[in-house]
Amino acid sequence: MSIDIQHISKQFGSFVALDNINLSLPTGELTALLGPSGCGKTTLLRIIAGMESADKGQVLFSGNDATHLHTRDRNVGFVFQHYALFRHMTVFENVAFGLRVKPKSERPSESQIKKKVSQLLDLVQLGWLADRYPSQLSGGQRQRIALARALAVEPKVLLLDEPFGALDTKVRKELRRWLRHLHDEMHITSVFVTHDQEEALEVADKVVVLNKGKIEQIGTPDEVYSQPATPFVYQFLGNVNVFRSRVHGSWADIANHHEEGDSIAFIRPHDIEIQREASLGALQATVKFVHPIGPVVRVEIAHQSETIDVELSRERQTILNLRHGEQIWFKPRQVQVFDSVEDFVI
Ligand SMILES: Nc1ncnc2c1ncn2[C@@H]1O[C@H](COP(=O)(O)OP(=O)(O)OP(=O)(O)O)[C@@H](O)[C@H]1O
Repeated sequence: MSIDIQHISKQFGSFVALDNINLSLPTGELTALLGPSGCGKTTLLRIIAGMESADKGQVLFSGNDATHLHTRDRNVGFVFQHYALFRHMTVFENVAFGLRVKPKSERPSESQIKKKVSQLLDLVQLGWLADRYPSQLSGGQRQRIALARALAVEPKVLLLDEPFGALDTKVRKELRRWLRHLHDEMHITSVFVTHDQEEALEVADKVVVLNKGKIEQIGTPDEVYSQPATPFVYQFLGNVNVFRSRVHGSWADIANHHEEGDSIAFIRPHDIEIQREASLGALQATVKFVHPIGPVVRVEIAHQSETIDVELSRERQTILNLRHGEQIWFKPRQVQVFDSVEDFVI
């Protein structure tokens, strides 16, 4: 089922939580709503679910106006950050719940319920936990069961609100990969709320970056990371060096930006090249710190009063052998220049 969000606005008192949001979510895609705390992600998800009403605008499901449809008639499944499993029910009964409460005419038979729940537990690879209670599961297992439960009623849309937010980093990483594989098998139109850029880039087909109730950019993970549309997106998606009010002449050439005026240049740490010799466009700097971190080496260099972060591969550092206090030359491989300096602070 496709979802179209048209001119959606929402205020809480005088506070504008969503400001004229327009978004098309094609059938079968996994979309991440990404943005800092308070940007309106959850409010938008709740409006899609029918748990919150918009002040203006429409929500269409497969082209049909669903703006005033009750949640229970929208055919959506939910998974939230805090496990919503029933404590007094076994895993099996939790997953079966949505099927058992269906109106009698639609309710599957006991043997059909049994078969369906077993299939879902196999899908989330937790069939062996069917007789346990939620308190006997790990956090990651509970979220997988919550997902199986959401899928039991065969929703046309799956809405996930920071589903792995309460879990530790390692389990989160495992679960998001697992969710991606599961989505590739099931192809349910899914919307995933997260404030974690790595999570959004790894899991989603499409990323919607929100800031202060507005959409900053919609694109594939590669597009939003490699071609950020605004300074905000650049800063929110990964580390970046910001050079204000001054764009070095040959850097402007690299950025393909020749306009005059107040500009800011954005350069990712891994897009800076360090050299031992001067060359066209390279600036001189002093090495301040060299920190090997896993497969990369983070280097801090100082140019005049600016500190610049650089990321090198271990191989490159083996060749350069940078040491504290040395003079080196640096230049960007890729620069993005924005004219407008307004509204760029997160
Ligand atoms: N029922 C409400 N009454 C008043 N203000 C609200 C209400 N719900 C949300 N807000 C405000 O609207 C803004 C957007 O909230 P929302 O929960 O959508 O943000 P979010 O991007 O999901 O943030 P987080 O990642 O922290 O959950 C916040 O400033 C929040 O305080």
